[in-house]
Amino acid sequence: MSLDAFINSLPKAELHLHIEGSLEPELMFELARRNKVEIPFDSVEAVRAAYDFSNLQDFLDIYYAGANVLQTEQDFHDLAYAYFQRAAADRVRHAEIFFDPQTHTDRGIPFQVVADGLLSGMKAAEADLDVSSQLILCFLRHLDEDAAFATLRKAEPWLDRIRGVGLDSSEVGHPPSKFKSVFAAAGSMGLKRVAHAGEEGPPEYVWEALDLLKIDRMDHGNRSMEDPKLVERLAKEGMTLTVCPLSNHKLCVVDDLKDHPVPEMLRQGLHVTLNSDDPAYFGGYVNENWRQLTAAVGLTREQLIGLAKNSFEGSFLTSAEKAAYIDEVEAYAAL
Ligand SMILES: Nc1ncnc2[nH]cnc12
Ligand SMILES: [Zn+2]
Repeated sequence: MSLDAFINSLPKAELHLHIEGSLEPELMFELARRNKVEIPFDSVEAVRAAYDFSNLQDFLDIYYAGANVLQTEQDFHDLAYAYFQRAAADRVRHAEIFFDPQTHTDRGIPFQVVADGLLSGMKAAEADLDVSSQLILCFLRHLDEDAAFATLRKAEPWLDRIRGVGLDSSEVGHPPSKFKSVFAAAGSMGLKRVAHAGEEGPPEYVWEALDLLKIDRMDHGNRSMEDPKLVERLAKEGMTLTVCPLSNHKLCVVDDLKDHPVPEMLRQGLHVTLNSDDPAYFGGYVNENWRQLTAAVGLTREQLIGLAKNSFEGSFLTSAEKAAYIDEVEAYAAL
């Protein structure tokens, strides 16, 4: 069996996926029509042509504009369900998905519309497609900590259905320290904590995410590789990194996929997982990330099996659930 074919059916989890980043141009047009929202593009092709980014901010400007078409609970349901159909086709068995409530509440969409729509899409996907999932609420780091606290308060009635909090949006100039208190509050409510760190920001931001935000998992983490003491700590603590190869290439975090740090991360004992980040914008869902990275850097079958196991180990599932999924990986690898 070719490595591509092996990847395609390998059971895996996806741990770094912004649901708003799975909005395909076709669905964007359909929702714009359904909700009578203007979008600054004439065609699906024109939207795709605009996806040429030089950095994270370039992308975020387009990504936040695209989210304007999302208006109703049904829209959020459809968005989530469409992602899970793609994920199931990539043999994703479990996904922990981010959402950015402030992107919606700040333009007048109630938190309830967003959360209930996503949760209903997740429930339908579990029933129809046999993909389990959990929801992670991300705070937008370009906004202030008071706004993050207000969002956490809005989320209170849903906290039994939200697994954790995250931190995303423009990294440089918005260090983790800005959100120390709200992450402490989220932790005391029993929520898991994750944060984007070291995507564009320096290793100091990764240290802050560990020491001040007390994260359970790290999103990206690429620039940790510049600091040997940090790498040693991440390896010793068994910290899972949710790495996103095509995102890194599209946002110029790496110039060439051949130079991607995943092989070096694995050599240094880091718990790497491979994910798609914003697949509608970056040219591929999770298997495309696995395949293109494998072709570019030469990952072996054994490494791919390890990455699949890492994806379940690094999830927020129970130990029994993790073990059941890892058994699926082993059964598949033994075929
Ligand atoms: N790659 C990324 N980095 C930071 N914020 C994001 N929001 C959506 N995708 C993101
Ligand atoms: Zn991300």
